Amino acid sequence: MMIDVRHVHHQDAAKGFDTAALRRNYLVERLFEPGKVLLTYSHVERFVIGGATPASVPLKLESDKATIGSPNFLDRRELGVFNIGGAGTVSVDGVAHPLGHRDALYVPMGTREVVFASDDPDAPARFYLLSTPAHARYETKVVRIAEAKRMPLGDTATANKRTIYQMIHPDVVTSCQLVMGMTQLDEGNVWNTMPCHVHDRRSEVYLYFDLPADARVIHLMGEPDETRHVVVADGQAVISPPWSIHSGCGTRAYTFIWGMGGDNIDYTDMDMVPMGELK
Ligand SMILES: O=C[C@H](O)[C@@H](O)CC(=O)C(=O)O
Ligand SMILES: [Zn+2]
Repeated sequence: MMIDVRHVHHQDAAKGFDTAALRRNYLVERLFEPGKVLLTYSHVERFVIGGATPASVPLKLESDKATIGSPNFLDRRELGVFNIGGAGTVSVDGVAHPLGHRDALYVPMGTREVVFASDDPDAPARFYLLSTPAHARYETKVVRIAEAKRMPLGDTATANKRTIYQMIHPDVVTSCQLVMGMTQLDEGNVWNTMPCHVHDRRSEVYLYFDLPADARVIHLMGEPDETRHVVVADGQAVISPPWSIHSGCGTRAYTFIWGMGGDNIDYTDMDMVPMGELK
């Protein structure tokens, strides 16, 4: 299996990146292709960012000698799985977990086999994967979107009315360092995470979806006083290094999955950026 590898840059180096270099280093363009598991290994937080789109044949999560090194992918890692497509099943060491649209699954360290399947190849499941290194084995747990911890946020006056669903979160699931959830914008609202923030102690990945083919999200990254933008289409992810803001404005409403790893699992531990400091 081929894994696309991304390296780490100092913010002063990233400052000089043109559009192509920003995209090559921070945008994960290919995640969901029928019949494939596509993985990107980032040296930021040692995230593995992936998509599994099983068609008629189930797909197995394979390890990789050069990056993961262990015989099984999850020997020293934990994994979050979010289904953003049709109904499907994730089998964890032979135990099948059916996941509907927007349901999530936490898969612990020490799992030997993960297999992805779609109920209907004509309406395939699209499993978004985010994995971080782990030190302990906790319980496998399904988190249905209906069971998520909901946080309404924002306002139509500022075009950022949205609902945050905390799913792989200390109040819902025990994990080592992975914290994940979903944010859905209300119709007519376009801004996420503005006012924006940084958290040097954690890195983050955003996966944007629920966007029609002709819609885009203008994702903002960079240090608060040195911002850059990356234009993102449906089913693409952006890596946010520890020094970067992560915010976005869509050409219409959308949904995204945020996922973090790092030094703490405190969702509320953010350093808010005063508007006057943004450049
Ligand atoms: O550190 C937390 C993350 O950046 C996101 O959860 C923010 C977010 O979903 C939002 O404001 O819409
Ligand atoms: Zn954040």
